Amino acid sequence: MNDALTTFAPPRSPMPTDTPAAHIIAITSGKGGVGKTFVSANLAAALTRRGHRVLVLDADLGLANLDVVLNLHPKITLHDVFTGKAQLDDAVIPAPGGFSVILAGSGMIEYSRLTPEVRSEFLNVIHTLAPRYDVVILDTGAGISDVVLFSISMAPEVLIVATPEPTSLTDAYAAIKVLSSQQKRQHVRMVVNQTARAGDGRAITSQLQQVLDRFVTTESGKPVRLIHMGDIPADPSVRDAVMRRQLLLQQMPGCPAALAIAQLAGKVESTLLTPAA
Ligand SMILES: Nc1ncnc2c1ncn2[C@@H]1O[C@H](COP(=O)(O)OP(=O)(O)OP(=O)(O)O)[C@@H](O)[C@H]1O
Repeated sequence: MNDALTTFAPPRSPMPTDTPAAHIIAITSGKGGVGKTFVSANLAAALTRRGHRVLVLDADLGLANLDVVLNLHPKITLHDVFTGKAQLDDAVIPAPGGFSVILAGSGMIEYSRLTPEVRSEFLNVIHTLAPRYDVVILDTGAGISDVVLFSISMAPEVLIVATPEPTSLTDAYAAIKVLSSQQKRQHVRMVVNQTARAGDGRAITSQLQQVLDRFVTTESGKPVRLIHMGDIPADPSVRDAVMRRQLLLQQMPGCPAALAIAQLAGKVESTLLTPAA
């Protein structure tokens, strides 16, 4: 097994492996409800359109809702795999955007704490599936609980979703601080969702960077680096798509938020999926 997957600290990026590993990206947030699942599902669809093999795993183990957003009714979830009731391959199902998903259960108190069993089952799932895809997106829960931090730790790259609201930014700061101190992250990628004006997200990322520069240093003594990956405007079409349980990229491909997601996919492709010359 890949050593990087056996420890709590994240592997260095790119992930060291003896097989052609997927680029594993954890999509997370400090505060809940900021758009992680919306970004995960639509980014997966946009990367699929660009020709990548994509898997999205609902890593919000106790409060999953990727199935709701994608209008899927899974017979088998990660819970069934973890408890030995189903085979891993049977839990991987096609999603509307042409990518694959593994869904998790909802309302499961047992996943509010990280047990050694969950930890080892989770690692096993990622280690088995990662080599089969170009990209694996982990749609994590919000916050800094053990389970959330553990699911993030399996990904060489972390994409934090935040909105411009002060509460969201305060919680994003807290999450980045923990990722820097506990997982020794040197950089974290950021998407600002629900922006009001063009350029707001970049300005917000740079303000947050200034606060991090003052108060958070990495093990190497350098400040943790925030990499701005894009802005997604507040757009009423997002809510419409969620209410209809459809992917925004399929329902309204020309709306501002869908165009921003397509741009984000281009940036993910050029920065994370294209080997350096
Ligand atoms: N760009 C946007 N414009 C308008 N509304 C948005 C946008 N992004 C997200 N939303 C709204 O925010 C809601 C919450 O999004 P989502 O479920 O993806 O958040 P989440 O971070 O995954 O939540 P949780 O922390 O509960 O898992 C969506 O249902 C949608 O109505």
